[in-house]
Amino acid sequence: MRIAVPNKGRLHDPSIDLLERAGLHLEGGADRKLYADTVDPDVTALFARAADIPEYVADGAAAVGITGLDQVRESGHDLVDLLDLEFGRCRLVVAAPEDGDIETVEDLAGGTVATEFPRITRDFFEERGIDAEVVEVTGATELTPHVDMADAIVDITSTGTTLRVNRLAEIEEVLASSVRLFARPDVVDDEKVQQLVTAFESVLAAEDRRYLMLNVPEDRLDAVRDVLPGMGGPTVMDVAGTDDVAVHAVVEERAVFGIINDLKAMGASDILVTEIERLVE
Ligand SMILES: Nc1ncnc2c1ncn2[C@@H]1O[C@H](COP(=O)(O)OP(=O)(O)OP(=O)(O)O)[C@@H](O)[C@H]1O
Ligand SMILES: O=P(O)(O)OC[C@H]1O[C@H](OP(=O)(O)OP(=O)(O)O)[C@H](O)[C@@H]1O
Ligand SMILES: [Mg+2]
Repeated sequence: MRIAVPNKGRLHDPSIDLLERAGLHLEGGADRKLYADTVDPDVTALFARAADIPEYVADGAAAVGITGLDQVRESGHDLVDLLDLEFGRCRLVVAAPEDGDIETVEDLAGGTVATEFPRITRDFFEERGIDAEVVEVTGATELTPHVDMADAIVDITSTGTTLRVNRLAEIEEVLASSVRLFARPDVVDDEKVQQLVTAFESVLAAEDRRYLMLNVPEDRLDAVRDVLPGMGGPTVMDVAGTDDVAVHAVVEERAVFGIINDLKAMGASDILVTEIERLVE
């Protein structure tokens, strides 16, 4: 099975990192290559531009691909969104000059909109029944309203800095995007594809959990159980030669601070918190 992976840009490093953490180590690294074998003899990585990945998958050059939802929507290809990989979060928005006349998308009837995403933009205005002309550009979209090329733009925003710096105000959201694992519909049930989904899911599930270990007098165990719901409850083991038990549990990362305070108050000792690499539920 071939998996298409962004070859450069902001999506490259987090994609490689995810493959590595999922245990699909790339043989010989990912630098400046078109292909790389992985530790799994049945899985090869193919490197392509984020914008081209939907095409590679739809054409059969790869079975699955890692890229932004915006890129798949813009391609028009009918791919299955298998898993949100939780990076590359951004929004496609309509934006217009802060001090101009355009305050709603309806104000763009008869106007011009510049974008790197012409398909998504056309679909958006068509659905809203607004007749706006769409001008395709390949970069520096934010400049176009200031040089009379367009009345508004449809572009990516994340922190909002680029819009602000260019004195543009968001008018409406067109699409919320993040990076996903996409597949061609005919390969969705393939065993390898499902194994890949499980491997990625296990990395994502581990990210916001921690493994907690502690010792506590056995007579406090019920109280400890109350603060450690865990996955199917904590694992409890005798500590030889003492009245203590050792308790191990998987907990939400954001709950760790509070749980440690509770456990200390219950007389727990030797509390250890460690990261989890992967968690297959
Ligand atoms: N500011 C951002 N924050 C989060 N995600 C973003 C941002 N800009 C773009 N993305 C996501 O990353 C994808 C690829 O964008 P990026 O600009 O990194 O790729 P590129 O066009 O291949 O690289 P380059 O711009 O260097 O040519 C976009 O389609 C979108 O899904
Ligand atoms: O809301 P912000 O956090 O400012 O992010 C939005 C900007 O990020 C992207 O540009 P990128 O950094 O990829 O540069 P590029 O225009 O060269 O692709 C996008 O095209 C926006 O211009
Ligand atoms: Mg870019």
